[in-house]
Amino acid sequence: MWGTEMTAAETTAPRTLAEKVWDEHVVRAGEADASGQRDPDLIYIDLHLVHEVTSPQAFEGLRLAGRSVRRPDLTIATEDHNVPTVDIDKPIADPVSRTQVETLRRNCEEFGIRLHPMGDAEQGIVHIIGPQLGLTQPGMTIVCGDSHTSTHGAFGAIAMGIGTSEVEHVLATQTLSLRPFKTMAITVDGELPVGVTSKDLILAIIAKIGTGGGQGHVLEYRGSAIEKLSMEARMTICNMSIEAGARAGMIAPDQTTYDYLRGRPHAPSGDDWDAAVAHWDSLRSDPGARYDTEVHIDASTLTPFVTWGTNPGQGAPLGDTVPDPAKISDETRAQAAEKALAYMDLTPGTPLRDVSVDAVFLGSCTNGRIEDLRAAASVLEGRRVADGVRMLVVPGSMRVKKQAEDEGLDAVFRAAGAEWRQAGCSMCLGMNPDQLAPGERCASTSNRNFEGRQGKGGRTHLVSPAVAAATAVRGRLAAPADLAH
Ligand SMILES: CC(C)[C@H](C(=O)O)[C@@H](O)C(=O)O
Ligand code: SF4
Repeated sequence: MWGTEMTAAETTAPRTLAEKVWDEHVVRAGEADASGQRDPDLIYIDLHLVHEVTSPQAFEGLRLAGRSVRRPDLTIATEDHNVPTVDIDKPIADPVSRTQVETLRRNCEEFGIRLHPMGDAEQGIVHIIGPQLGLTQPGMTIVCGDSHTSTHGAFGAIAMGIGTSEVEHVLATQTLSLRPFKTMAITVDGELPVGVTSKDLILAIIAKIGTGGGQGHVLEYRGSAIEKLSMEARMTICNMSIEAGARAGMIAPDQTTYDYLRGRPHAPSGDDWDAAVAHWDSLRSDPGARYDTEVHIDASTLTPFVTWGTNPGQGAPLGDTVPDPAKISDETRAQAAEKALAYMDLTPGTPLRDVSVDAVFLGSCTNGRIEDLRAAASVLEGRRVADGVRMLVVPGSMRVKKQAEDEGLDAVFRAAGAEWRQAGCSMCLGMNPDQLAPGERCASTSNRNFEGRQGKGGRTHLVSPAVAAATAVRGRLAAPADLAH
């Protein structure tokens, strides 16, 4: 059973992937009181990722208590949210952003934490650099003061976002007090049709289970369609688990995982590699393991998916029309849809393909990896971004940027009329200069379409990189198949 002290018989009971990883990290199991209510378990943390937004008070707390960082060697920091993506050799103009970044630099220096600052070859969005450096590995517990930490679950790790007081706790002790999560299996079988990507799949999953559907659960994505996905695609899916309200998302490690990790700077090597793989091979849900909730999806029924509303669950196939709130039977959902459509300035019944955009954003920890840039570049090659549309291409890390440039993708984007930027969170959220103007509409490969997310009054449609590129060319929401050859 999950997280409890086990008898010999119980250790052989079938367990899920999440339960196995959890059990391996219990420092002290919570004790049950007379009513059966259990205290939280104390869980060991293998990797702690840090960025400028959620760390200042945590470091301040350590300072006030006279504490040091327990395991600086398991802690790594990067600058991502507040950094500009042009003129990065100049001081940051915005005083709030500048203070955040300078504070992180001072804290990392004082507490002896490795930091990848703006311009560094390994700098980038926190959820892109962990996997890229081989720091993210199967079977680990990974935390960061950032909700999209769920990304790292694509490697078979328990990876979750934590609040700033928990950041302080992990800095000080390398542990966290946690109550076990519920488990949900999302089994995706069948073939994804051509042109349908992991982004479409996760948007469809969230539309199906709802933004609260995963609450209290760790989601395990499994099934033949998941097994066929690349690591990049798996990360896109796990990244958005949080948008379904889940605590974390996971995918069991397999050969695809090992091929991605092998040779990366922090991946084990030599005999250690073989020993690690032998262990990682055990990190699969046992046959007969029980989940609290089960969801099944047939991948072959999916099409490109876009959001029309102001939460990631308000999405529909690109071929649909803007929904009519009057036809939504659930009162709460109908009201939410009505409010969203007013904000989005959309009329029920309008074909989604008729919705025109002012901007296209390709990037973020959801879709700012090399495969995402390749997918978009293959659509933009030999084509032009539509007149009046601004397209921003922002690699998720400096390493992704370099790889893209080595492959000539930057030239494709520039020739098409898109802007090629430095690495960072950029237009995913309005914490840096890359923002929408009020009323502007954007097709964005990021993960949140909340009101004002990309700038005050901005309107966001979440899409895949392929749909983003086709939309840039057509000036209206589109899939590559809609473009004339
Ligand atoms: C700033 C940070 C705390 C936030 C998060 O936790 O996710 C951000 O990364 C986001 O995507 O909204
Ligand atoms: S890219 Fe967006 S979602 Fe990801 S960490 Fe940055 S702000 Fe959060």
